[in-house]
Amino acid sequence: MAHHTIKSPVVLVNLKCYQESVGHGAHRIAQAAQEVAEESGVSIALAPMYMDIHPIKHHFGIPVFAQHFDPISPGAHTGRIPLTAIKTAGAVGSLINHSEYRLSIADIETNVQALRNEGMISCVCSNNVATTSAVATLGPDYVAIEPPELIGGKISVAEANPEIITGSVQAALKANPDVKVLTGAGIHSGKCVKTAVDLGTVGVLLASSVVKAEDPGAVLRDLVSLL
Ligand SMILES: O=C(CO)COP(=O)(O)O
Repeated sequence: MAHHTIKSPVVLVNLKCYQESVGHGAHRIAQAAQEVAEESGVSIALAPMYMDIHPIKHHFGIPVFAQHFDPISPGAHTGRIPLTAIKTAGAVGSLINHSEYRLSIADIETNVQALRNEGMISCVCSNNVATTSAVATLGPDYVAIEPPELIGGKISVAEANPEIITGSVQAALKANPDVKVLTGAGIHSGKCVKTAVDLGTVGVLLASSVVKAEDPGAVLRDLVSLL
C-alpha cells in the first residue's frame, strides 16, 4: 500500500479543542489554509477534532490529521476511537503523544506501527531531546519537538530554546535518519518558521496563533512568508 506523504516544508495546525475550532470555526480555518497553501505552494495540514475530519476532508483539498487515536482494535470498547475510524473519515495520519494527551512508550509504538501498516503518516510529539531520541527509534514519519512550558505562549521555541531544536534534529537523525523533525510551541510568525527550518527541521506544528486569530488567513500568510 502506498504511504501517504506530505511535501516539505510543512505547517501542521492543531485545532485542539478550542471554541474557535468547533464546527464552522474549523471550516473557516480550513478555507484559509487551503487558500494560503494554494497561493504559497507550502503544505498546510490541519488536525481538527474527530467530528470535523470527514467534513474538512470532503470540502477542502488539504491533508487532515487526527489529534489522537486509541491503541485498540475495533471491538467492544465504548467512547474510544480506533484507527480504522479516523482512516475511514479521511485522515492521512495522526498526532501521537501530544503534550495534552500523553501515551506510554508501548502505546506510542503500537500507534506508529498501526499507522505504518495502513500507509498513514505518524507524527509523534516529544517534550525534550531524550524523548525525541526514544521515539525516533520507533520509526515515525515525524517527531514534533514541543517544550510544554512554551505551548500556548507568545514566545516561540525557535526564539527561547533553539538548542532543543538542534539537539532534537541531531538525536532524531542518530536514532533514525529517515525521521523528519517539526518544531512546535509558541510559533506565531514567518520569522519563527524560518528559524525552525534554518535549524534543520522540516516545518512547524502550531495551534493558538492561527486558531485564536481574528484573521487566520493573515497569520498563515505571514507564517509561510519567508519560506
Ligand atoms: O501544542 C501545540 C501544537 O500541537 C503548540 O501550540 P501553540 O502553537 O498554541 O503553542
